Amino acid sequence: MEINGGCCKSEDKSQREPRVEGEASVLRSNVLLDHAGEGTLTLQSDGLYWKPLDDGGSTCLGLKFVPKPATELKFSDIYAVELIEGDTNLESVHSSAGECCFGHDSYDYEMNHFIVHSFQKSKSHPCLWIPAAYTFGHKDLQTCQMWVNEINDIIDKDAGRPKKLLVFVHPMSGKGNGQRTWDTVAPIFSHAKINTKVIVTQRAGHAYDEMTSTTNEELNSYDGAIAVGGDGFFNEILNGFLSRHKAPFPPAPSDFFDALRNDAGSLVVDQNGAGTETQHNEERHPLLPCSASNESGFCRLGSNDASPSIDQKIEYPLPNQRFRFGIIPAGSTDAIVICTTGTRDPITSALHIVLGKRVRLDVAQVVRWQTTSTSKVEPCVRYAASFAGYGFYGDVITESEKYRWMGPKRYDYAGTKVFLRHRSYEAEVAYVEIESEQSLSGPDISGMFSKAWSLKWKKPDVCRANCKVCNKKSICSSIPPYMHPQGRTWLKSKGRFLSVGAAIMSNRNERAPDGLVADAHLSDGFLHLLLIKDCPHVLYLWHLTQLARKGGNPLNFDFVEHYKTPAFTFTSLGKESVWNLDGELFPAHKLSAQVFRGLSLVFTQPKAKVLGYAMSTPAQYYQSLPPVSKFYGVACLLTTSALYLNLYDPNNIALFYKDVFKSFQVWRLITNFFFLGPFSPFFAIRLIMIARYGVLLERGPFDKRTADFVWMLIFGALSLLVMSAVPFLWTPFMAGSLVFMIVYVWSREFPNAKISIYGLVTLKGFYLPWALLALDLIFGGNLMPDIIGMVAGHLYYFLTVLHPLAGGKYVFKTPLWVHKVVAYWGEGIQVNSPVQRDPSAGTAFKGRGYRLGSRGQTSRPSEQQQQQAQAQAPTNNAAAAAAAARQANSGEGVAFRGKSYRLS
Ligand SMILES: Nc1ncnc2c1ncn2[C@@H]1O[C@H](COP(=O)(O)OP(=O)(O)OP(=O)(O)O)[C@@H](O)[C@H]1O
Repeated sequence: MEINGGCCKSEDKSQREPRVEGEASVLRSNVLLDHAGEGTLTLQSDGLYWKPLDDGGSTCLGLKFVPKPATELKFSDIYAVELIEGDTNLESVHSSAGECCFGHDSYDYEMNHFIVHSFQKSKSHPCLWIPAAYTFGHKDLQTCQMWVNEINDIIDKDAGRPKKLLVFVHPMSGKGNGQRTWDTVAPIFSHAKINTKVIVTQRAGHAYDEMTSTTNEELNSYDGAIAVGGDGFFNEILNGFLSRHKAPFPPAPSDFFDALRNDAGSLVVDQNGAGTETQHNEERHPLLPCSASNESGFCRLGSNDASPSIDQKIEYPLPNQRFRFGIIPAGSTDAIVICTTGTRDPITSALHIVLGKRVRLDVAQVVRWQTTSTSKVEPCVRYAASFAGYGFYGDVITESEKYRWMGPKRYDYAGTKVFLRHRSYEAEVAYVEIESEQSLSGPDISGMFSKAWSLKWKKPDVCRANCKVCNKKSICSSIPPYMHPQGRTWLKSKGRFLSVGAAIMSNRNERAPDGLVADAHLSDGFLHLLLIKDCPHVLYLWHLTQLARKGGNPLNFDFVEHYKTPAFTFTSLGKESVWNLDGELFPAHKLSAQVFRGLSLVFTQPKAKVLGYAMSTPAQYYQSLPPVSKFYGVACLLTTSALYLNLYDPNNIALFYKDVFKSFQVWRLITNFFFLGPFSPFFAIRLIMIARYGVLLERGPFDKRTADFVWMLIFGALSLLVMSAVPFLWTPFMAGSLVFMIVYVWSREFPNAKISIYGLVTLKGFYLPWALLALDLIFGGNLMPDIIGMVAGHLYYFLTVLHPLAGGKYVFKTPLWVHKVVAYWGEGIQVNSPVQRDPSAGTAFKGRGYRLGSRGQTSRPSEQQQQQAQAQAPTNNAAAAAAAARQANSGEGVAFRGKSYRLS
């Protein structure tokens, strides 16, 4: 079908190809894509495909714009599409690239637009999803309307996407950001046309009460509940929902041990007494098949009325099986969000939710049988989604509650206090031993700690998207978890414990980058039981520092026992601590727990496999390097190699102003920037800095902005030359200063990146130049080159980012001649896209970040949010505003991030 209209220079063709049976018909139009130019947009069964019209590339003012290959937008990644009639106030719809290549004449008539809302994965952090809006222009309104209808029809048919959600907002969560976080992400929900009922909690327990008092009928009308808050808040909502879950309890510890006394065929093996005997005890009764066990009385253990006979097929239905949970992180730890999405970003979580991504999570049912040693039996059930811990973990939460005003820092303070107290607790723990799993770690080490953990250490099998372990079909969905089919027997451990913990997932968080148990899966049906026996203070500190380190091995100490189990029981035998369930306090003297595999369905997709940049061979690594850093690094290496071969005298390339001005040896102004000194540790460190921080900058904020990166280096070199004219600041070679400038700019662009200094201390990226400065001081290096490098870096960052963000003019544009040189050079790609929401995101088929809550929404963001975003980004810069809003809500306290450019 020909659709009339035409928007660009080329002949416009909008047509629909005949429908193939079972497939969506193919629709094709020539449209103008914002920031990219004219191309053909094709709608196919799985997504939109866009191909630039001019495959040979175009030339403008001598700049060659490299054509992008056809790129695609999958429907599963599109969450909204909207129609914009007329050319009204569209921010930069006609990008500089578009203007440059097509000229204003191309669209001297009113354009209509449709905006496709999707996301891009950040290049440097693929788990971070960035909203991207792709604005397509076409002269004909009907054509735009047709595209909108077609896309809407397809995404509406996706049954996995929520239509109606119950949203709980904890306004005081974390740093008190709950409401602000919701205001930031609410526009994503309105764009996706999701009907939300928002309840802002007034007190602790409010969300639980709301969930329990909501009728099943009303609950069925929702597709899920969203918690805008921390792990504790999510736990409250989950418990409200699961209060309807009628499942048999695991055995109570007393039932269990009473039965043991009555039954000589010991079901329980005392690890402390008969550790080796455990391996060969033929008397031990398997938990399943369990006719013998039934006779022994074991399967009756813990049989509250609901407890089933093993022969019966049992289901524990939830009122609404498809009801899902989502978390928009606004808490202090947000471990569940980090474990599921791989990042702690409210916008990423909101995108997961609106796109209906989903995964099942294990949930632990924790039953308290006695609150204190004297209290009566009172089965009280709670559920935990991430962690249940006693001793150190409970004491830290108890202590931290006193300092809630401190915000997330309270955990560090309380943790230090509790650590210094070093309390241990007498207790008895029994757990189901799993046939195929030997004790995962434990007392196999002679001496106080592992003598060769590197030998024993194997790469953890981390849970990721489409995890094979979690996707394995459950073989025990119809029996209580404590009767796990692979369960052989119950083992017992008794003694003084600093802590007893059960990790349901890895619990990765900012304090423990690999989590408590790196290879705990989201939905494998197991708890990771961690028993930390009493040990000297210093070893416990060692264990904790291993927890806090990426790649650490906190489990490989002989006082740490780690077991994978579907159930355990716990009895306190003396002075008591308190349990911590997902950060919520739960006092219990006697307790048992079992894990229900995949009991809750959450809106998320576990983190994708992150591909590092490590290449398999040096040649591949070299080829993968971005052009400018590669050139600079290689040039420095060659200069030093030539010196090593005595090919020149370094005095001939040093910066001596007298020779420059009197003898016109102008090359010295350039060559001094390529000499990092003779081969030495200093040289190696500076070269590594180029390979690391230069490359990260070029691949991240300067991705597809090769000319801007070159200009940054030229600017740095010029300002260093000016500074070194002052005799006090002069050094003969300023390559070291230039490298320091690169490090400084990196530290400003990645202020929250975690940096490990020689594996000893972990720092935020922001402090890296200062730490390197301190190291140079300690090693007796000359500090002046470092300091002037930092000054040059700050000057650049101030002029290009801070000043424009503060409302100042962006005068520091990369000159055209630099663009020309880069284009002539033919290396890299220069896109004249003035604004990037996240510069590290891809460019081909580039969408733009946008101000959340802008035109076309059904609900607008709060005034406060707008003012905030505007206050932080007063330029007409939507990307910077979105970045500012993200910053404001990430709880990471960074004033400025990303780049700001004036449009036009
Ligand atoms: N309006 C409210 N005022 C006070 N407390 C509340 C309110 N709403 C919820 N709560 C309670 O606050 C507790 C902690 O909430 P949340 O988990 O969101 O914050 P956090 O402890 O800072 O984060 P995290 O659990 O990630 O460390 C929850 O148990 C919840 O019951």
